Amino acid sequence: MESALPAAGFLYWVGAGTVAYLALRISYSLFMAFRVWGLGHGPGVGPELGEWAVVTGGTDGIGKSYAEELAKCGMKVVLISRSQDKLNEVSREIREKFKVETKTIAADFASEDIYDKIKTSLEGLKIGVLVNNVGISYEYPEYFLEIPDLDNTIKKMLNVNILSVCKMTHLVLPGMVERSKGVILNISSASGMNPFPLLTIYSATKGFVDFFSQCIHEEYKSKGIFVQSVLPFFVATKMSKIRKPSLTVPTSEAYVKSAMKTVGLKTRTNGYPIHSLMGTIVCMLPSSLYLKLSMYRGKSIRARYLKKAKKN
Ligand SMILES: CCCCCCCCCCCCCCCC(=O)CC(=O)SCCNC(=O)CCNC(=O)[C@H](O)C(C)(C)COP(=O)(O)OP(=O)(O)OC[C@H]1O[C@@H](n2cnc3c(N)ncnc32)[C@H](O)[C@@H]1OP(=O)(O)O
Ligand SMILES: NC(=O)C1=CN([C@@H]2O[C@H](COP(=O)(O)OP(=O)(O)OC[C@H]3O[C@@H](n4cnc5c(N)ncnc54)[C@H](OP(=O)(O)O)[C@@H]3O)[C@@H](O)[C@H]2O)C=CC1
Repeated sequence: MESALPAAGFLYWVGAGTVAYLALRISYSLFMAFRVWGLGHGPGVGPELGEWAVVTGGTDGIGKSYAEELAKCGMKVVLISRSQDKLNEVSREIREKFKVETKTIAADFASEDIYDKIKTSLEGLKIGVLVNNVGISYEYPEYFLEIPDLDNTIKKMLNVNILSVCKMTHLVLPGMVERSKGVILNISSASGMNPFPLLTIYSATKGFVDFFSQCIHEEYKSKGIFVQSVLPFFVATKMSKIRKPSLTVPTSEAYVKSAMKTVGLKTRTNGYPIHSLMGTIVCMLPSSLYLKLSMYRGKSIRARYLKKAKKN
């Protein structure tokens, strides 16, 4: 009986410490959310950083919305994606709506031999903002060995999601460092914060983007460079295939408007208030429970997809 008392005291302090730690974390997150989204803050970007912004995958979804928001801030915009027709259409829209100059570069980030062409096209431009947005995912969640055309998928996903971020940073960062200013926004994913089984390669590439961003920020912040890792949950775009926006699934326009408010304030962000709340909850779960839940979620999406595919 007597020996149980010290153990009870110990457990009391462990419990109290845990509650205090969680309360502090939640309060800090709420305070930061209020500071960023409640108090408001200038865009943190503009032509004073360098008159041009470069957006990879800038003709649709999140990339297109970044291109528009940056043009709204008065920046000239370079769009890079595969289809010249889409590039022409989106750059015309941006020129007419925001009265800024635009440039387009048609390139497929699945290939490794595009960077000389991109380098030549960017020569002489003062680039203030780089948005490493281009990314591809799975058609549906799948076990690693069952992924259709696995070898090709591995190569393509690594080239588009990882190599593009490294190579574009290599092309643009030296100019930023020389001028002692610049912002790089790297679009990772909530599935890069925590592993998401059945989207294994995608999730791992996004983890790379998150680590890369944090490291480059730390290396170059003293040179006037701000690097941000953006970690969205679902956004209604062609990639997510979610057509109807909802409370937790914003349109790309709403998402990017919100994420832009965090530039200069947060080096890692879920970008959107509800997504930040989801991120905070997910990060507080024990990792074994999180993995069970995400595997369960992935399996149910996979089953639904395969059932639908069998019917058609
Ligand atoms: C709050 C804390 C709770 C803790 C619990 C933890 C659980 C673990 C959660 C882990 C979170 C990790 C989140 C990962 C986020 C993420 O990956 C972000 C990205 O990077 S998205 C891009 C990469 N991801 C993918 O590619 C995922 C693979 N994609 C898919 O699996 C599918 O595209 C899809 C499931 C999103 C859609 O599937 P499908 O095409 O088969 O469509 P459907 O099933 O027929 O959909 C019917 C209907 O419903 C809409 N819909 C589907 N999912 C959602 C959703 N999550 N929210 C809102 N609406 C959804 C879909 O649009 C269809 O509607 P229609 O109008 O009929 O088109
Ligand atoms: N949507 C979501 O729910 C989430 C998305 N993300 C991330 O956000 C980023 C943007 O996603 P999202 O807006 O949904 O994507 P979309 O599919 O809506 O848009 C993709 C853009 O990239 C271009 N693109 C695609 N493949 C290539 C390629 N191989 N080479 C060059 N350009 C290419 C497309 O143009 P074109 O086809 O003409 O080449 C298009 O402009 C990605 O990195 C994604 O991982 C992260 C979390 C959630």
